Amino acid sequence: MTYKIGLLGLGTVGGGVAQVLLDSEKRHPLLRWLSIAAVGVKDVSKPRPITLPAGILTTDLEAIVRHPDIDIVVEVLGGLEPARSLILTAIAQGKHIVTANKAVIARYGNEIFTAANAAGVYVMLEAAVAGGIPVIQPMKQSLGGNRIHTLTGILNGTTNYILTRMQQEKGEFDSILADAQRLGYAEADPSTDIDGLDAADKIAILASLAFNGRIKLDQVHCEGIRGVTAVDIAYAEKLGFVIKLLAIAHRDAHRGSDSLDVRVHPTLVPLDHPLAGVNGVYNAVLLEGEPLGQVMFYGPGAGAGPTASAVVADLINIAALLPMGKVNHPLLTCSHRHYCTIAPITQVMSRFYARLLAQDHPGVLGKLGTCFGNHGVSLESLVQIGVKENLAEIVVVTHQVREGEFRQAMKEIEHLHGVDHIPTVLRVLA
Ligand SMILES: NC(=O)C1=CN([C@@H]2O[C@H](COP(=O)(O)OP(=O)(O)OC[C@H]3O[C@@H](n4cnc5c(N)ncnc54)[C@H](OP(=O)(O)O)[C@@H]3O)[C@@H](O)[C@H]2O)C=CC1
Ligand SMILES: N[C@@H](CC=O)C(=O)O
Ligand code: NA
Repeated sequence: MTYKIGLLGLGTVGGGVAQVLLDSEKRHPLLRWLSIAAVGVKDVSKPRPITLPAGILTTDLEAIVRHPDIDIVVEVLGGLEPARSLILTAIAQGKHIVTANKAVIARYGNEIFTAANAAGVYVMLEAAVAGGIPVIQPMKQSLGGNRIHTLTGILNGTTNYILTRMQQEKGEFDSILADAQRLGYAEADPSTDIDGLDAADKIAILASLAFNGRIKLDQVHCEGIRGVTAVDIAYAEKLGFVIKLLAIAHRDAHRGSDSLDVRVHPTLVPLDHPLAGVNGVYNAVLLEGEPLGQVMFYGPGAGAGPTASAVVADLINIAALLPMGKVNHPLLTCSHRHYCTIAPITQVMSRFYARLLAQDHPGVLGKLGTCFGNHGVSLESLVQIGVKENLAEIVVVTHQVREGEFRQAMKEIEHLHGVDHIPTVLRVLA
């Protein structure tokens, strides 16, 4: 028995997938049921580090998704179009889908899963979030008995690689980013990684699974790492923190009803927190729920091999079910109908770190303390760290406060006599 795969894309991920499928010995026995029937690329004349069976490389991707012999389409093209249309056409033709494309799923998941459920096919996406780390299937299956309240992830390998190297080597942002691109971690447009959009897509997908509802991507608050400086990394370290780009989804019982906050932002993480030691291109997802407590998934979040591992796992899951014909297996399908309610960022409780530059005059620290107090912002520490160009450099760390109240205080402080400017405001993991 053989099931035929149409592979769309033979880049970093597609190349890795083909490598594993063409060398199935000593892997899962179900892999012997799978063979690559066609591979779609942009340019067939491009040199490839992999030797494919003759005649299967093509630029006609539409023909692959419509071919009657193909059972499963693996979409590893990236980008929104033609990926979305090809996935929808393949579904309409009764083909199962495996994709690594978080951008398409986070934006068009509603359309794609609705079409897949109607057609009785599966859309599998383990590779789309945290690359090689098994997190989608564990959330769908092994953790089903839990009521999850918080998901905290380092979900973007490129930014974690950049922040780790900035921390460890005091290196420059641009040259480290170029290394990440050369190593195949970064997206084609690096701003997708750097500005937090890739992590936002991924946390939207995870939040949807954790909280059983769809997430509107434009309600995910998203800040990237362009504003993180070596100065702040050094101060954070002195205060006992490391700076990470965190993706957080949280159900706050105190805020009432079923309101979630879903956000991506650079965050000061205490050095003894399990996510503080997640370095380089590694990703991690910390899940907290009842009755399990905490569980952390850790591993390689990007790169050819790890991502191929996740794609092939999905293929095995589908291959195991194919002999049963068209069934909507409840552990593999997505049946969410409603959209989750997402709280605006001003309602979210956080701790904050702020770095200010002010005139080095007596009374400035006192004025700052009073202003924070007037807005109900309780301070953990307020210290003058040094003097820079005749200005006092002051670092503030707050206790938990509603973001809207903190922002009001900062607006007033910005206009206080003696305050020059506020170069950095970051959140601190509670
Ligand atoms: N790289 C990584 O570590 C990870 C990537 N992903 C996701 O996997 C997907 C693929 O990423 P990656 O492998 O890095 O991307 P690459 O850019 O390395 O590869 C893309 C492949 O798709 C082909 N392709 C792209 N557009 C078209 C088109 N319009 N028509 C025909 N072929 C096309 C390219 O053809 P050609 O070779 O001829 O140029 C290439 O083979 C993305 O969705 C990405 O987000 C997920 C997890 C990790
Ligand atoms: N660009 C992404 C690749 C995987 O999704 C990352 O850096 O994590
Ligand atoms: Na994964």
